[in-house]
Amino acid sequence: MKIAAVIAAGGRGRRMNSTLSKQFLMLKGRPILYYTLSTFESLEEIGEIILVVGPSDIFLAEQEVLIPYCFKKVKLVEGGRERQDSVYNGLRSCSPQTDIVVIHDGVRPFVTKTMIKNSIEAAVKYRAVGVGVPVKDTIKVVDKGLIINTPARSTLWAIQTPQTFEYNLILRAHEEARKSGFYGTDDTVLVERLGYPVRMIEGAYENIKITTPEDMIVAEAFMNMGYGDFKR
Ligand SMILES: Nc1ccn([C@@H]2O[C@H](COP(=O)(O)OP(=O)(O)OP(=O)(O)O)[C@@H](O)[C@H]2O)c(=O)n1
Ligand SMILES: C[C@](O)(CO)[C@H](O)COP(=O)(O)O
Repeated sequence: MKIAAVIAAGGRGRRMNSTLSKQFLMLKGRPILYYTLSTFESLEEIGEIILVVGPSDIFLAEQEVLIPYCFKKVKLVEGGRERQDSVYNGLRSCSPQTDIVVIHDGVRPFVTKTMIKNSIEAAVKYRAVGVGVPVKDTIKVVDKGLIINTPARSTLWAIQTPQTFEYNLILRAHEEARKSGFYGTDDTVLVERLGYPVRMIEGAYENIKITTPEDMIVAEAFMNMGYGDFKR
C-alpha cells in the first residue's frame, strides 16, 4: 500500500507576530519544521513526504531544513493563498498510485508515530479520519458579542492533525470544494460536505498547533519533558 504525507507549511504565521514564518522559528536550536518532518521521515509506512511551503519560503526551506538534515523522502511543493490551496497543491503532487494520504500541519511538531499509525489504520478501514481531543472549556456560539448557543460540551472535540484519507476521496473532496468556492479550515470538513462519514480518533493534548507567541513557551516546556517522536 502506498502512503504519502502532505505537510502543510505554507502559511505566514501572522498570529505569531514574527517576520519569519513561524514554521522556521527555532526550538532548541532547530526549526520547528525539522521536528515534524523528522517524525514522518522515520516512519517506514510513509513512502513520500510532500512538503508544501509558501513561494517566499522555498529557499529558506531548502537552506534551513532540507539540506542540513538530509531528509530523503521529502519533495518540496509551492503552497497557495489559503491552507486549503496549499493542501490541494500537495495532494496533486503525490504519486498517482497513492492509496492513503496523511495530511498534517507543519507546526504540530509533537505528533507521535502512534498517532500517525493509528490514523492510517483507521483510514484503511473508514476512508476518512481525524485525530482530536474532547474540549476542556465550555464552548459558546457568539454573534455580535451575544451568546446565542451553548452546544453540549460532551459532543465537542477539538480536531487536530493528522487527518488521514483514502487518497482519491480527499482529492475529490478538494476538487468539489474548489468547484463550489467553499473554503474550510480543515480537510475533514471537505469530506463531510460530500456526505461521507468521517471518524474521529484520540489525539493528544500535547499535539498542539504552534500558533501564537505563548505556544513557543509551551513547546519549549514540552521539549524539555521529552514529548514528541522526532530524532533528538
Ligand atoms: N496558505 C497556507 C496557510 C497555512 N498553511 C499551513 O497550515 C498549518 C496550520 O495553519 P496556521 O496555524 O493557521 O498557520 P498560518 O496560516 O501560517 O498562521 P496564521 O493564520 O496565524 O497566519 C500551518 O502549518 C501553516 O503553515 C499552509 O500550508 N498554507
Ligand atoms: C487543520 C487544523 O489544524 C485543525 O485544527 C486547523 O483548522 C488549522 O487552522 P489554521 O487557522 O489554518 O491554523
